[in-house]
Amino acid sequence: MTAVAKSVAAESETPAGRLAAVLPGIDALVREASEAVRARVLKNGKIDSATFDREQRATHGLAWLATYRMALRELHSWSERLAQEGKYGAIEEAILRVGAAEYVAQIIGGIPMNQGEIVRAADLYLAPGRPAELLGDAASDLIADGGSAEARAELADLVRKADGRYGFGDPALDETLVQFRDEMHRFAEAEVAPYAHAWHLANSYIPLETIQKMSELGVFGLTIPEEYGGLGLGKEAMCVVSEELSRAYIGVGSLGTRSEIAAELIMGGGTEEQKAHFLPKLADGSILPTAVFTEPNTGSDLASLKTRASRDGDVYKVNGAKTWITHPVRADLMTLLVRTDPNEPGHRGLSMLLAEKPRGTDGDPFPAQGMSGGEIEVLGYRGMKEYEIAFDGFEVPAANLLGAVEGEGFKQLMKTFESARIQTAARAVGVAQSALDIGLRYAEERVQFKRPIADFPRVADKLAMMAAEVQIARQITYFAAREKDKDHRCDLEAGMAKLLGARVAWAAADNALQIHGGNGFALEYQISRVLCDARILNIFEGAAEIQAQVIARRLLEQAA
Ligand SMILES: Cc1cc2nc3c(=O)[nH]c(=O)nc-3n(C[C@H](O)[C@H](O)[C@H](O)COP(=O)(O)OP(=O)(O)OC[C@H]3O[C@@H](n4cnc5c(N)ncnc54)[C@H](O)[C@@H]3O)c2cc1C
Repeated sequence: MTAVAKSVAAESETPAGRLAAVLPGIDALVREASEAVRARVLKNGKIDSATFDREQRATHGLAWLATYRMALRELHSWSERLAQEGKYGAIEEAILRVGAAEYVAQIIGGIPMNQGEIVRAADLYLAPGRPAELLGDAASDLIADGGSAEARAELADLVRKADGRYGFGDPALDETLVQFRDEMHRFAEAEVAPYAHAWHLANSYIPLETIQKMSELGVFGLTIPEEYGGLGLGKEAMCVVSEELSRAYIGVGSLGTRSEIAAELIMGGGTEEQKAHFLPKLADGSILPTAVFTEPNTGSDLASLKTRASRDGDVYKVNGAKTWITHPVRADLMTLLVRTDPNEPGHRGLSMLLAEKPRGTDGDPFPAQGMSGGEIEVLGYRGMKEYEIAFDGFEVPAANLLGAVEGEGFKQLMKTFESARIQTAARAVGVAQSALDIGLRYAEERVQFKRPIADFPRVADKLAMMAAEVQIARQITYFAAREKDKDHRCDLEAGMAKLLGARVAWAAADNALQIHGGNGFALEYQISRVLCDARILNIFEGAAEIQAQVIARRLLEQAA
């Protein structure tokens, strides 16, 4: 055997080598599935919307399949980057081994879009045995190795022995981001984690002092350019921060989301005056924003919203109803999506207002003329409070029309979707990591049949799979962020990261609660909060079905 042949053979005997050997087969499968699904939904070379909707099982299944491809590619690329830096150790290899085997096995046997909807080859208009055929022996070898009880036990064992302070497995961040993460971790451990559960149980606000400390750390100005008072960092930094904060409490990790959306809106669509006025105050946290888009009859189909803003001299008068608005009482600025042109029922009639408002209190939530509202009690995602809001002649100066141009509101908002989804994916990774942290701790402490329950394979397997999936979700989130930082179009990557991250967070929370047995059902235990918090991730920032719909359309358009 030549030296090259020997090294190829040796490489293919490692988990990373086995994964590399499967990737071309997955590419071929995605190609074939795309063609099969495309053949169903195209009419005269274009996507037929009615058929596209009718075929959601196939189109959304394709979106999930392509998401798995990206996940596996990124898992492999992560291992290569770590190996180059000499950081690819036993736990990283075990994560790749177990995670890759499970995801490839699901590609062959059925991908769970959620607990009840499994996408199989026939759903994609492929013969039932086709995925296995295309993935071939490489996949069988990978699954036989990483799908074994021994592989899962090894990973669980490594997780149990690891420090775990910064999660399990090196995330492959550069030095600056590592320092940033450590700083956020220290803050979150000291100022957030010890209090989060009490805030949740009391349905109380995250204290303003905590928000002030976040401002001092630069959390709100993270990605705002330095010329406007921010830190001018990239989206990967935003992910690291969002993840660490959400790991302590999703509410705290989500405070930054509103500032991120508002800043992106203003940076992308604002006039120079609007940028100069709002961005420095958003960056230093002196302005807290809230995103006001959803209406009682308009959620996913945002382009059809009805809240009306009519120009009257120097002001817009706003009339209509909004709902599900997070943190509006203590907010100073609403990014308010309204219809300025009633003759345009679709997205072209929408505009974005930068509507300032006074801060309120629980007793007097909206001390502004023409604005009233009531709290919506929620399962989780507390700490900021959700409200429905009625506008009745509420006035916004015409100068606060974003970009000083009507009819652009929906497009301006769409430009922020990539960042918002990446940030939400990072929140999901943080929540999933916290479920693993809490589940692991309990599994070590709880003794049944004279042993810590972590000793039993059905408990250890849950921990192993959580560790693998959290890392997979983290890696595709960072990948989407890096693409954004390179100024590449990344709506697909961002959507996929959010889609997978939300499912992973929910599965991790559910499994960590299961590890708690009856105690998991007690409000007193943290995992009960994490379960409720995890549930929201599949609903907002594009519900899972909408995310899959958007990804599928892009994939099929690309292929068309
Ligand atoms: C805790 C919380 C906080 C929120 N914060 C904010 C906020 O700060 N600002 C704001 O503006 N909004 C906020 N929202 C609203 C959120 O963005 C919406 O709930 C979300 O967009 C979904 O809209 P909807 O609830 O009206 O559901 P609907 O659009 O009615 O959807 C209901 C279900 O039908 C599915 N569905 C809908 N259309 C399709 C389709 N074409 N194909 C397949 N399935 C479909 C959805 O995926 C979903 O499962 C928040 C919501 C919650 C619960």
